[in-house]
Amino acid sequence: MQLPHAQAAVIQTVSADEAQPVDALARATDLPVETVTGAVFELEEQALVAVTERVEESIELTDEGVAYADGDLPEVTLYRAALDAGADDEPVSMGQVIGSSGLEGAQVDIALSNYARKGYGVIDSGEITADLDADPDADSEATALETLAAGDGDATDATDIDDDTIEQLERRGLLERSESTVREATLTDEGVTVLMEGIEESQTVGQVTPELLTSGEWEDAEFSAYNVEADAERIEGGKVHILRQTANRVKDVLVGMGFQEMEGPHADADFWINDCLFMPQDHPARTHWDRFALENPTHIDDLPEDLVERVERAHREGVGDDGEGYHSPWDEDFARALALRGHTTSLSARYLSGTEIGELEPPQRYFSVEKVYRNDTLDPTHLLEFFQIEGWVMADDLSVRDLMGTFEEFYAQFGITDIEFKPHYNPYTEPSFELFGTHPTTGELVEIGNSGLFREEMLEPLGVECDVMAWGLALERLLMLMYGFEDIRDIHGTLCDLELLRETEVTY
Ligand SMILES: N[C@@H](Cc1ccccc1)C(=O)O
Repeated sequence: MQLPHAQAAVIQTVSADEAQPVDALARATDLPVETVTGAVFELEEQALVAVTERVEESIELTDEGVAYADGDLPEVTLYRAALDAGADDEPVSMGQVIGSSGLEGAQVDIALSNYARKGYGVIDSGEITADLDADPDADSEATALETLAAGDGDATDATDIDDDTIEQLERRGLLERSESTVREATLTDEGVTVLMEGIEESQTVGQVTPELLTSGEWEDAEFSAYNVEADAERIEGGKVHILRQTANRVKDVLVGMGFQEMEGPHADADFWINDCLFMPQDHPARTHWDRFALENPTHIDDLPEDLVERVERAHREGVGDDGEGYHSPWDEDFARALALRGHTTSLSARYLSGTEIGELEPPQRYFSVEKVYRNDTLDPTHLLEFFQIEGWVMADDLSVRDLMGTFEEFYAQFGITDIEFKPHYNPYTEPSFELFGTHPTTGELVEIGNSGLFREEMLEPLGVECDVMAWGLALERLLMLMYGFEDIRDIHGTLCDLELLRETEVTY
């Protein structure tokens, strides 16, 4: 019988008595696994081999896991140092024990967060105790690491280890579990017969090569059929980050709703970030605690003089016959100070003032999807920088219904149809609303934005005579609702979850 090269090699290697996995056949025939998989399937189709499949779980230690298997877990190192320092007798200063333990950097945090959990002792008010009854030699995580390090990465290595320990080690990033499909082939009776009758290699070609093309041999060559089910090497190619993908999608949606895009500086004068928004200069959000000030240069040079005057007057005296100002100091130098913008409402102020693209006549719709910077404390829902979806609509008569309707239309494009509104306060909008959405897995309400109708005190100095409704929505929070992750750091920064980023399905 004539068979192409790979099939001929496989049929001559495969055994009738013992099922052999594809990768063993690949080694024995010196062919790539993908090629052997393809050949095995083709032989199966001709009933010359039988193929069975099973899912195999494998457990592999990470580099950190290997390091602890060779040495000690950080909490064990800490426990030994605490014993040496006499912490079994009375509490000893943490600084002293950490110093003598030799633990450094992230290891210290790891040791501390596992120490009490595993009953090695107590850490309280900067002091540490060691429990004499604790036994590092019986530490189930340490023993599991040793067992796994000694094995060959097969899940059967883990049969004696309890599930909780495996899960804990996985959570600590010390091991990785994965599943793969193992295919095994056996020669059938028919295969044996064919083999006995003799195999000849036919000249089918699996892949077009430059040589085949230049020599013209491709014209007469017989090509083997594609097998789309063959196992292939997994390629983790680069792709657009889901945050960027969603930002682009948001832009498309807003353009589709008739909006135009605003552009402007990331570092801007407080004048545009705050003063134009009728934010009093003594507002708590304007202290150095909340803003990232620029050191060089510290101040902006040019501001439109007449606008500065009108904004100052609104702050001091208010707007309209019965308007009230803040009766607090207003200083132009303070307004000229440069900082990273804490919101992109600075862009809205620039555009509404007429200084960017000239005076605007209603109706107008503008947006931006840009970074903003805040000196917040990092936690699962807060980052120091995030993307804000800024937007505003200028028209002669606007109401809260228009605002809510716009959000409902916008979020519906992302499959979010249950947004809720809560009355809120901003110095520059009246009325104001916060927006909430429901997290798809935890069911918790997540704040997703802030909005309102700009006040007279903001619009009059800017020279706007009609209504303007506006908002700032958090792009990262929209992503949380769309993809269901719970910690914003899963998609950003050094702790990000690469698996999530690789595997998140793109829905558009
Ligand atoms: N600047 C607000 C968002 C907002 C913009 C415009 C109007 C109302 C609210 C924020 O950052 O939270």
